[in-house]
Amino acid sequence: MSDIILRTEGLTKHYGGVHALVDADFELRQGEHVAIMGDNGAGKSTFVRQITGVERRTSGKVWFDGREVDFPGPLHAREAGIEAVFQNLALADDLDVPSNLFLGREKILFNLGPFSILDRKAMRQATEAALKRTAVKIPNLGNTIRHMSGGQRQCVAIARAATFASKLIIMDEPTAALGVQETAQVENIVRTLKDNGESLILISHNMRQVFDLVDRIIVFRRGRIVANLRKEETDGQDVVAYITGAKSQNLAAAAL
Ligand SMILES: Nc1ncnc2c1ncn2[C@@H]1O[C@H](COP(=O)(O)OP(=O)(O)OP(=O)(O)O)[C@@H](O)[C@H]1O
Repeated sequence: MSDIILRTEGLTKHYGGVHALVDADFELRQGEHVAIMGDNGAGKSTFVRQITGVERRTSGKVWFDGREVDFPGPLHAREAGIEAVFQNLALADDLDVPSNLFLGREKILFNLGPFSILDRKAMRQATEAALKRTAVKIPNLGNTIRHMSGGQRQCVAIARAATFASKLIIMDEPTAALGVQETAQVENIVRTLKDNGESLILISHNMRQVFDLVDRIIVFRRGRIVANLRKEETDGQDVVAYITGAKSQNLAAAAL
């Protein structure tokens, strides 16, 4: 059986005349952590949007968990086991942590006609278990998201992704807006995900973070994958050379 969880072949996205993503061949192994790097506008987020069903691709093929997929929307990708943590977090400000973790997937105690009574105790217990598993520390689960710091919000979003994504987590610059301590907390969660065998794609501009956390680095430039580098075979200077275009690989596929 193949241990490739995600594969793209010739993945391409045009916005009118803008060729945002061109012919991306990519593979991710089960349990592997891969970083996607590249300058602003290089096509990183576009790539992720085609995989997560946020947009429909122009051409190319995607396989996920052993079958060819073309998700019509983000919900379909989530149902298949892909969870994405984007910068603009989809959290509900006025709800507490368990309610956010189970947003759209609430545990129901019983239904009264059009009304449902939520099983708050079960949701709280499941939340505590999820946070423990992902090493997320949140002092008061009853606090509404509105009263939390940026770092705590990010942790809730990641814990939610890790709770429900059985197969692949994608993070798009998860620490871009965070302070030093909060960044360290998010990075610890990512390490725990690795220990738990979760597959991860991390978009990041932070070289230190990337070298700390991932196994492999993919570099995008002007919509194309220009490098596929195993961490131990490269360094920051080398990666920057690919990002700026000073260097390029002759890639048949950004494979393993
Ligand atoms: N909806 C859209 N309509 C038109 N052009 C778009 C659209 N979304 C992205 N683009 C263009 O596609 C290219 C790739 O953008 P993308 O957001 O994927 O880059 P990125 O590598 O994620 O950059 P950043 O690091 O700044 O987030 C850019 O030239 C961008 O302007």
